[in-house]
Amino acid sequence: MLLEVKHLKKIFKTRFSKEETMALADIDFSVEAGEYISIMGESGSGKTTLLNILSTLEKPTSGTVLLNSEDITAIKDQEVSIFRREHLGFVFQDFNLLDTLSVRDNILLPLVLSKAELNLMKERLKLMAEKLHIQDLLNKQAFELSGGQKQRVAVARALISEPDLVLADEPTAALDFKNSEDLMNILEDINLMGQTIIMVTHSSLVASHAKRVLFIKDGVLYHQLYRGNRSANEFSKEITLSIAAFLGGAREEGNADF
Ligand SMILES: Nc1ncnc2c1ncn2[C@@H]1O[C@H](COP(=O)(O)OP(=O)(O)OP(=O)(O)O)[C@@H](O)[C@H]1O
Repeated sequence: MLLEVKHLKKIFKTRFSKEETMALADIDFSVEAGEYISIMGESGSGKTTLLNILSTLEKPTSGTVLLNSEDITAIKDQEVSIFRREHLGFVFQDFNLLDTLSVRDNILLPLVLSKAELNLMKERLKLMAEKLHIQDLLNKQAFELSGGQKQRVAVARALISEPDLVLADEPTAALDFKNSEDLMNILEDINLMGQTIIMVTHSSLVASHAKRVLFIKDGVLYHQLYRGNRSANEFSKEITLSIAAFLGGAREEGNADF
């Protein structure tokens, strides 16, 4: 098993008051290598907190997260950024590119920080540029790109270190419909090539490109759906129905998003 999340709990305490927020109550799930998982849930249900713990950005109050059998919640603070660089890839909703660097340097950044060999960098860059159809953009500055182009560059940067797991937080939130669809097709292709992906999204259309959808509410996983052999379009209908049923049947038609 690539990832095992066991009895994860996160309580936020405010420093100056006694108020506590239970962001995650008891989360359990496992992910096999090669899976593509969407996490859906209403605002405030705990999605970002879960993703932050998987990202080693946040420590849980209790529970464990095993990545390849290593408990990543126990990694020492001074080792956590190296761990992240070597094992995880990140895609954010606002791309997080460095505007003053070229596309090439943005993509290579994780390898530069790991002091990788020049030949390896060249080889991987070529591969990523081909995979994401951005060969013609490599010499541009990041600020010169459109949103869709920026996100493809961000995906190349996330993949260049060949991470065990890619974590994506609302990767289509800043994109229009066409660019969202393009990005979803790219992520689906990348998953088919073997990359494990966990993505948080509000949109059933976006979620439908994954192989499995986990639904979170009040800090627990209450439901999951498998795509099986269905097209993304067919799967999105079932996701929509699940959300509508859960919301009390208030939204019967259309793209019921959280
Ligand atoms: N740093 C923090 N300090 C205190 N409470 C927090 C903190 N971060 C999150 N919370 C609380 O934990 C709960 C879960 O928040 P979280 O951001 O994980 O939800 P979410 O599902 O990602 O929401 P959204 O879809 O709006 O981003 C919320 O009640 C939130 O207010």
